[in-house]
Amino acid sequence: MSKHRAALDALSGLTFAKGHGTGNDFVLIADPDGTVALEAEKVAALADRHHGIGGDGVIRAVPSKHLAEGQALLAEHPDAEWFMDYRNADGSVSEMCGNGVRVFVHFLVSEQLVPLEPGQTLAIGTRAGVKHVTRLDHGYAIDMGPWSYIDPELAQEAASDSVVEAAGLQDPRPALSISMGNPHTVVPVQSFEDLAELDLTRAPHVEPAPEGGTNVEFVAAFEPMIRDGVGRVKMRVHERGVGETRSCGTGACAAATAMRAWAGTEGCDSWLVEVPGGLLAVDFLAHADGTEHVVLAGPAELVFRGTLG
Ligand SMILES: N[C@@H](CCC[C@H](N)C(=O)O)C(=O)O
Repeated sequence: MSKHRAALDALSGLTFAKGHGTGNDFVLIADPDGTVALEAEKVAALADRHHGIGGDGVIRAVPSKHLAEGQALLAEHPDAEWFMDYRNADGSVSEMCGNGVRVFVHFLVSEQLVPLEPGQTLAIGTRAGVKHVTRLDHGYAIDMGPWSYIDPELAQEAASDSVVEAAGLQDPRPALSISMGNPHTVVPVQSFEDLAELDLTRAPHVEPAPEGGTNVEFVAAFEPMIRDGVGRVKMRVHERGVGETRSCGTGACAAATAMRAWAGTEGCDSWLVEVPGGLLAVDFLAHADGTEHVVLAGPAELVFRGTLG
């Protein structure tokens, strides 16, 4: 009997969909009545690639009114009716998932839980606050809200706040930690060859690491980095609570933010981030309140549906 049998048996009869955004894949569950309890063992069982369905994370679509975090958001944003309850593959909770948001909204639309035509925008609840998601002709764009340095004092002059060691990385490298609602540590490497040589089967070591752990993005620039006003980088990522993934949306936002700061290219507001699973677009928009919002755009696909049993 597999180690996850009991956890999967407890979910017998539950319907699910499997979806991905640039290869970052998720098990999606619709829970309109707020009755599905997702304990860590159940999430780990669903996400297990050999003994379960398999995925980098599990997403429960639940009306905001059924969660304490959701109710708190509804007071100010009554339109954020649906909440993305996101869990990493190991069962841990994360505040945010950029690829997950696109796949989550695509799931809501496909399940006919919300109507959303191309060009229309939907407010959704997340643990990192309300996000506005616009349906595009092909994919979705999310206003991720403002980015910030995790340690503004250490990151002074946008240089570095930590040092990262990883298997396959020749020397420890300086890195910069950025919050996109969830934590990221961005490590610049010299070339695409350096990127390819990394062994991310083991977690990189970040010193000092942000409290609660971090997602680590390794980034190399195309040559030239900026072409026709667009910044271009390649990225690999080791995600907190998961391992190496084919893509990370919030990681792409953090990577573009750090590269833009290091290169002193604040004028360059459009970036393309190539990840092993595809391409993500990251744009920076100045807001009247003085903050800078990050907009992430990319595809979302559902690939199959099933019933646990
Ligand atoms: N893949 C996601 C990020 C998922 C959460 C992350 N592992 C964390 O623990 O913060 C994305 O697309 O942003």
